Amino acid sequence: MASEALPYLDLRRGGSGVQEGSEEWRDLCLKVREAGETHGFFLLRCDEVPDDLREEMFKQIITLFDLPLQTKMKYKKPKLFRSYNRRSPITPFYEGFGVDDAPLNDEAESFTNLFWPEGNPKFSETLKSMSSKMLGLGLLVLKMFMSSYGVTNYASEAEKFISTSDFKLLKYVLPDDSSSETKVTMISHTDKGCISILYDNDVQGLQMLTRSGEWIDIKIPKGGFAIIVGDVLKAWSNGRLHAATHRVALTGDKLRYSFGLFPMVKDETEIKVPNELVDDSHPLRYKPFIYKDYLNHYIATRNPESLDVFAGI
Ligand SMILES: O=C(O)CCC(=O)C(=O)O
Ligand SMILES: [Fe+2]
Repeated sequence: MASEALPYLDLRRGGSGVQEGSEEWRDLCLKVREAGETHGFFLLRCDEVPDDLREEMFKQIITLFDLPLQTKMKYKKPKLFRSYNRRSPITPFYEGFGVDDAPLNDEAESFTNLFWPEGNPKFSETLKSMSSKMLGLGLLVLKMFMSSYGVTNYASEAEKFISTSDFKLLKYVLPDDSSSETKVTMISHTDKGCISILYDNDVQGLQMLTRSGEWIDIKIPKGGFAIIVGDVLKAWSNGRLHAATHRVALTGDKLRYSFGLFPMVKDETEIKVPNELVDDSHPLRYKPFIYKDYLNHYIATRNPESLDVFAGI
């Protein structure tokens, strides 16, 4: 399968937004659901995030990664996958940060002030503005998934799934001597949250594993985003949505920068399949579980099948 065969949804509406419940809305919901069930992955075009904000975000990301290692190492968080991840023997080809609740003023500012104690409004405003627009997009996509299954309280259910978020900033580097070789720079995985919204600086790297076992390159459209279904949404959907396995593999000497917004439920939230998704042809596949317990299980086992092992019936 070529990546061109992946669904590419156009949510551009000249800023007015598609009206919830309209025929067009229902049609889009079905397309989102079909993409989620078939591939667990789709690309979208939208007009929520202007090009100049995307460019500014990359400018700011580069400034951040260009700081001295000792400064970057100051970012330490108790939560998993948030602290500054330096390049090391375990992750030799990427470094990254995870910012909780970046759309909130205080969070964006305290992240920024750690690196620029005198303040850096351009950085914090760009971080806040980008992450809140992406969170809005996440809410829209989640509502579409949930309404497509006829879940009556889909709007409040979707809100619950974006009650917090992790905004990731990533930089990938290959060693100088490997310019003609392709190297896996982030190992294959499924995302553990509900959905992931990704964008990159147009340096090819993101790959998705198709259902038939083939790795395909994902080219994220300029002005668009890649959307990936994660384990929690798969469980919520009673296994009907597919959590797509993906990785990052690079060739050449160009630096790759990416950023992603990972909306998620709070740690203590119970993930439970809604009644609307269970019937004779779709018997219950997952028992209810607490999100944090699932994460802990995954960390302890690192088993790619951990969702089924932990919560499968
Ligand atoms: O850098 C990318 O494009 C992918 C990042 C990713 O898969 C992740 O952070 O989970
Ligand atoms: Fe991922």
